[in-house]
This record gives sequence, C-alpha cells and structure tokens, in this order.
Amino acid sequence: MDTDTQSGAADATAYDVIVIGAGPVGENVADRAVRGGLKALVVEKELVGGECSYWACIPSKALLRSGSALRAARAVPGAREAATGDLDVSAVLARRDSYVSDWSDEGQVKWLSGAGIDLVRGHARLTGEREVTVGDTTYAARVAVVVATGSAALLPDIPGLADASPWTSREATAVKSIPESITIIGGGVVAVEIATAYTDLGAKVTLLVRSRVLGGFEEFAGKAVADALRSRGAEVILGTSPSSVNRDAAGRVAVSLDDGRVVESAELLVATGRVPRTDDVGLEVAGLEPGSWIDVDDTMLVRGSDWLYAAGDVNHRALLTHQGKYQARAAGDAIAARAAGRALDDGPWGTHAATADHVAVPQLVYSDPEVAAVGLTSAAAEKQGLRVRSVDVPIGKVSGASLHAEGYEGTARMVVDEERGVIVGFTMVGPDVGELLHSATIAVVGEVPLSRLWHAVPSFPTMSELWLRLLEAYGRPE
Ligand SMILES: Cc1cc2nc3c(=O)[nH]c(=O)nc-3n(C[C@H](O)[C@H](O)[C@H](O)COP(=O)(O)OP(=O)(O)OC[C@H]3O[C@@H](n4cnc5c(N)ncnc54)[C@H](O)[C@@H]3O)c2cc1C
Ligand SMILES: NC(=O)c1ccc[n+]([C@@H]2O[C@H](COP(=O)([O-])OP(=O)(O)OC[C@H]3O[C@@H](n4cnc5c(N)ncnc54)[C@H](O)[C@@H]3O)[C@@H](O)[C@H]2O)c1
Repeated sequence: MDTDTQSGAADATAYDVIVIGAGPVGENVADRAVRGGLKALVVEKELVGGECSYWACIPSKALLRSGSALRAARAVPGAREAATGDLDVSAVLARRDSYVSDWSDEGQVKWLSGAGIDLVRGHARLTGEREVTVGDTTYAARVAVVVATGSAALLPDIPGLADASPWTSREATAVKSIPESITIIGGGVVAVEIATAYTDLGAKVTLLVRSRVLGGFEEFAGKAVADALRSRGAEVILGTSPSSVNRDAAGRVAVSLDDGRVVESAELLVATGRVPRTDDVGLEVAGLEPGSWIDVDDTMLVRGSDWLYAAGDVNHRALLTHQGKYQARAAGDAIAARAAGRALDDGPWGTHAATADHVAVPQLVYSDPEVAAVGLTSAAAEKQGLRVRSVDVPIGKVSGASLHAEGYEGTARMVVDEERGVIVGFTMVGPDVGELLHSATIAVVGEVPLSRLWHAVPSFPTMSELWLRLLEAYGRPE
C-alpha cells in the first residue's frame, strides 16, 4: 500500500508520539496524547477503526441483534402472536453492512482529522529508537512510540486445515450469504457468538469443543449456552479435537475427529484464539521477540524501555475493545505527563494505571442466553488463595425477570471475599442481562462493602432486584 500523508503537513516527519495501528486502541492513545498537548501521528495499514469496527465487535453484534430481538418478542404473550415470521436474512446482512459502513473508513478518518491526529497509510516498522518507517519515509518520535497493532486469528496446526480454505472471524462476520451448514472449531467467545448468529440465520451449526464451552467463565454459564444452542438445533460436541481436515472437489469440508467420527459441512470456521500482530513490526529494535505478545507495566510502557509502549490486544492483558481503550486513556495521559515532566499517578487505581485489568475486566458474551461477567470466577478466586463464598440465585424468581420474559431462566452468582466483605466476581447468565453488568463492575472496582450494598435499593419491578436476592442469600450483617 502506498504511503500517503492524509492530513497535516505533507513533509512533516517529526512528531511527539507515533502510534502504529489505528484500531480502537491506537485511535484513543493518540486522542489522549493530543488532548495532553502533544503532536501525534497514527499509521494504519488497513482500515482506520481496526478489527473491532469491520470484522469483530460491530458486525458480529449486528448479525446477532435481530435474532435476539425476535426471541425477546416471542417470549412475551401478546407480542408473540405478532412475531410470526422468520428472520429476514438479507435485511440482517444489509443492517450489518451499514454498521461497517460497507467497509469504508471514511467516517473514522474524519474523526481522526477532527481530533487533530495525523494519519499515514501503510505498514509501519520500528527501525530505530523512537523511529518508525513506512514505505520510504522515516518518522521520528520525540517522546514515544506506541504499538497498537492488535491480534489476528490463530490457525492451529491441524493436518489439512490450511489447505481447506478455513474461515476465521473475518470471513464469518463479513459473510455475504449464509452457508447451509458450518462447522466451528473452538468453544470460546467467538465460537458461541457465531454459532448463535448462524443458527438464527438458518445454518446447521456443529461446534467442536476441546474441553467445555466458554472455559474461562463459571461452568454454569457455558452449560446454559450449550444447552440453548442444542435446543435450537446446533450440534455441540464436547471433549473432542480435530485430527485432520479435508475439502473435497465439490467444496464440502470434512473434519475428522480424534474418536474416528467425521463432521461434514459447507464451511469451516476456526475460532481457537488469537496471535499478536507483532511478527513484522521491528520489535527486535527494542530487544523484543518478533511475533510475541508484548509485556508492559500498568502505564503500558514496555518493561525495560523508556519510550516504547504497547496497548490493546497486543499486550495480551485483556483482549477486549473497552479494556484496550481504558489502557489507551492511561497510556496517552501517561505519555503526555511524562513529556511535560509531571509526576505520574501510576499507583493502584491512579489516573495513569490500568489497574482494573488485573481485577475487574467486564465481558458480555452476546450468546442467547447472554453471559455477563466481571472479576474472578469462584474457581479462579480459590486458586488465588482468597477465602471466598459464592452465592447463586435463579434470576427467573425475580419479578422483573418474569415480567420481562415468560418462563425466564437464568442464574446470577456473586463471589464474595470473606476477609474484606467485598465482591470479587460476578456472573449472570440469562436473556438481556448485559445492561446489568455495569452495576457489578462498579461494585467490584469500588470495593463496595456488602453492608453498604444493602442500602443500594434496586427499583421494583426491575431485573436488578437480583442484587437484593443475592444479598439475602448471602445473609444480612448482624
Ligand atoms: C469476532 C470478534 C468479536 C469481538 N467482539 C468483541 C466485543 O463485542 N466486545 C469487545 O470488547 N471486544 C470484542 N472483540 C475483541 C476486539 O475486536 C479487540 O479486543 C479489539 O479490536 C482490539 O483493538 P486493538 O486496537 O488493540 O487492535 P485491532 O482492532 O486489531 O487494531 C489494530 C490495527 O493495527 C493495524 N496494524 C497492524 N499492524 C500494523 C502495522 N505494522 N502498521 C500499520 N498498521 C498496523 C491493523 O490493520 C489494525 O487496524 C471481538 C473480537 C473478535 C475476533
Ligand atoms: N463479546 C465479546 O466480548 C467478544 C466476542 C468475541 C471475541 N472476543 C475476544 O476475542 C478473543 C478471541 O476469542 P476466541 O473465541 O477466538 O478465543 P478464546 O480464547 O475465547 O477461545 C478459544 C477456544 O478455542 C479452543 N482451542 C484452542 N486451541 C484449539 C485447538 N488446537 N483445537 C481445538 N480447540 C482449540 C479453546 O479451548 C477455546 O475453547 C477473546 O479473548 C475474546 O475476549 C470478545
């Protein structure tokens, strides 16, 4: 791709900060740095807005929303009678297209320019200390270089896989027509969201899961999602590993499993995690291993360096857009403070430290039922040596939930650190629990004592009354 300066002085090659990668994280680091009085350049080799805007968060949620809205209507008598048809697949795909702006980044380029950030298109590499080269041009950063190059899909080393034209999340989210059948390798977040969307859109889905569904979450969450997928006609095979893959002359894909079974489908999606996009960024200049995740401190400064930062997926702290943007705010402000010679507020919960990455990462899985979680699972808390007690409540017993949907089924779990009397983990599984997640995040980040939470009264009859049920199940302080 040609190097082409799109705004600002065409021949200027000196900046305070150079950010490699204009995903959600790179954009936000640059924005904070500019707000802090610095001159910033962002280099992008594909689309400004990154993976999230065009091949991840946004298109996947657009593909999921219509099915979820239809299910919500069908769960309420009166509305159910009106919602009699099937999903209009082409309308769903058209809505997805509009949310990704037909894969044009014009709008985001305008945003960058409005924020006073310069943009260069092309593949950037570190070529020296505080030095980045794009094509034939070398740019110098007076203060810092930030690597925000994100991650790409991991392709496991399964015989025949690479030759079988497997889909990654890119093809699955950018799909133009829904295949009649799809096999998905993986049981993580990408796998269950695509399985949910594609089942809704009429594909026959087979999920091949090595251990359990949504392994990083409370066990009851993955079980509820697997049961729901099965009830909608998907096949979920647990405890299996593909041993080989073959696409035949007619275009059908066959995945052979370790127990001898063979699963056939029109397409195959690999959703087995991510690799860092660091193989060709010149990391060796800073003494780092190309292709590795980048280790940083809580201000996103690369350990051992005083000028190189890494934010977002690429540092492997939390592969989520909101958490990467949180890191970006800490890093951009830290860079500006350091440049101005101001003292850093980088202790736990300080302005310049992404402390929440360690204890309070919220995540919503847009499956049906939704899974919303923040902080530790009960097993992870115990593994950390915390003395915890967990309480569960069936969300369907809450009046707000039963009013929301007939026969509402769901579970909420609160994990309490008994020493400190605060919540360290919270998980909810059920239709439409997503918007309740932030209340739990505030309780965990704020380390709100349970004794005080009794005074946070949920409105009647909302689903938030699950908080009261959890406190009652835990027991009121004497
Ligand atoms: C299917 C899917 C769904 C997801 N859904 C959600 C969700 O709902 N919510 C959520 O929070 N997270 C979600 N995620 C995760 C989210 O997409 C990532 O956490 C997020 O995109 C990370 O942002 P980033 O800026 O670090 O990297 P990216 O978005 O990957 O952006 C990095 C940018 O750097 C550019 N780049 C790379 N190398 C170079 C180079 N050498 N020179 C110039 N430019 C370069 C790339 O082209 C890219 O534009 C999802 C992920 C997937 C795969
Ligand atoms: N709603 C959201 O927040 C959202 C949605 C999608 C993705 N994301 C983020 O994107 C990232 C990537 O998601 P993902 O689902 O690809 O990764 P993941 O780590 O969540 O899941 C990977 C899955 O692949 C399985 N696996 C790994 N190697 C395998 C192999 N060789 N054979 C068979 N199975 C194998 C794992 O057991 C696991 O089930 C995640 O970190 C996630 O947080 C977030």
